[in-house]
Amino acid sequence: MATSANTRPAAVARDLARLDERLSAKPAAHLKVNGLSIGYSTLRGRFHAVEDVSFEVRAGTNLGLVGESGCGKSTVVKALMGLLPEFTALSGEALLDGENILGLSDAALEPIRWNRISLITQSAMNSLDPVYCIGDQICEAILAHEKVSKAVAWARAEEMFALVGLPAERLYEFPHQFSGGMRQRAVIAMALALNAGMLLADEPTTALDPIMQSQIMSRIRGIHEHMRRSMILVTHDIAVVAETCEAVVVMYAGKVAESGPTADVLERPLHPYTMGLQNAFPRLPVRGQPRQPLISIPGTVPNLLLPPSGCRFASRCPFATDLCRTTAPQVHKVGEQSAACHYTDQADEFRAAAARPETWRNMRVGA
Ligand SMILES: Nc1ncnc2c1ncn2[C@@H]1O[C@H](COP(=O)(O)OP(=O)(O)OP(=O)(O)O)[C@@H](O)[C@H]1O
Repeated sequence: MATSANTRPAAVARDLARLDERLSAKPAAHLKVNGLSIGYSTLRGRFHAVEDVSFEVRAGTNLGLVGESGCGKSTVVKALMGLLPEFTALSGEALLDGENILGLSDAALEPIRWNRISLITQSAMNSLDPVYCIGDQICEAILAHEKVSKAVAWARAEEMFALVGLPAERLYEFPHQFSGGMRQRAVIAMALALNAGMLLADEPTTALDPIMQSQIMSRIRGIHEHMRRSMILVTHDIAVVAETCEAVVVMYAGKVAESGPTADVLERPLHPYTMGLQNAFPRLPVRGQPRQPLISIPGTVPNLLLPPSGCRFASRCPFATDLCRTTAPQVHKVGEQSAACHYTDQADEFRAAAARPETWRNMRVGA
């Protein structure tokens, strides 16, 4: 039967307290990604799913990675965890507390995964093994990194279950016995078990219904505030980033379109893609102001096997010129914000125009 704080043998309680103390003394991690490029090999040739991506996650802060499906967000996360398929071309560096973790072998990553950097995946079912009970899976991760008894690891797993709102008895169950929301909470418990300094949350709520989504997100936020870890949160949802992240990186077709402090990027976007993304998300109505219509960005992300020679967003951008169609933009810095657009100096006018549905409706995609 499950033990509880009251029924735990004294030796287990003592060793658990020592483990907890050791783990909570771990500092939050700092991550600096420089010039990350990732090329998948496919039957139709190699293509760059991620190109020259750079960003920094300051210790104890959250960074949101946003963009449409297929923009390369999960590929970045997989590269950081060393989970890319064989024969994937990789360049650049990812400095975790100053140490480059990009392209390390599984053996070299063993002391790092779960312990210094851990992952909450999109689909909990993929990260849980169907043939082991969930408690054993969490214990295995703990025992791989900490010299403690199985009883202490199990007690730590119970603590993590309590943190995500699951009863300790359910540690004995198998993944198929859990609902989708419970499985996702179990994966969060596992990702937190070693108090890794860097947490990667790859669309942690995508597979859940809207009520469960908001419950899980507020739980992640609560736990995160309590533990003060660093986090990269991958999501399509700008509203979640606004509530959760100090900084944001907007990706489009494998490249960084815009980045900077979340408040600045969302209040004064510099890149037309960010302006379009904002329009596509429902905002809470403000009393006395007209309800904002939802406007989708026409067209689709370009085929990266044959990327356009100019700006990758040009074919969907209502403000694109010949320069955009022929020449890839440099990154321009405005205060703490950066955007890869030729016309950051016209961002004020673009923002006003981008808020009008007809701007997007009347454009000819690919023109
Ligand atoms: N193993 C793979 N082999 C070949 N191409 C891949 C592989 N994994 C992803 N891709 C492709 O790489 C591109 C980026 O995919 P990725 O999953 O990183 O995007 P994403 O922004 O995370 O999308 P989503 O939000 O849907 O998860 C896509 O075109 C995708 O089809």
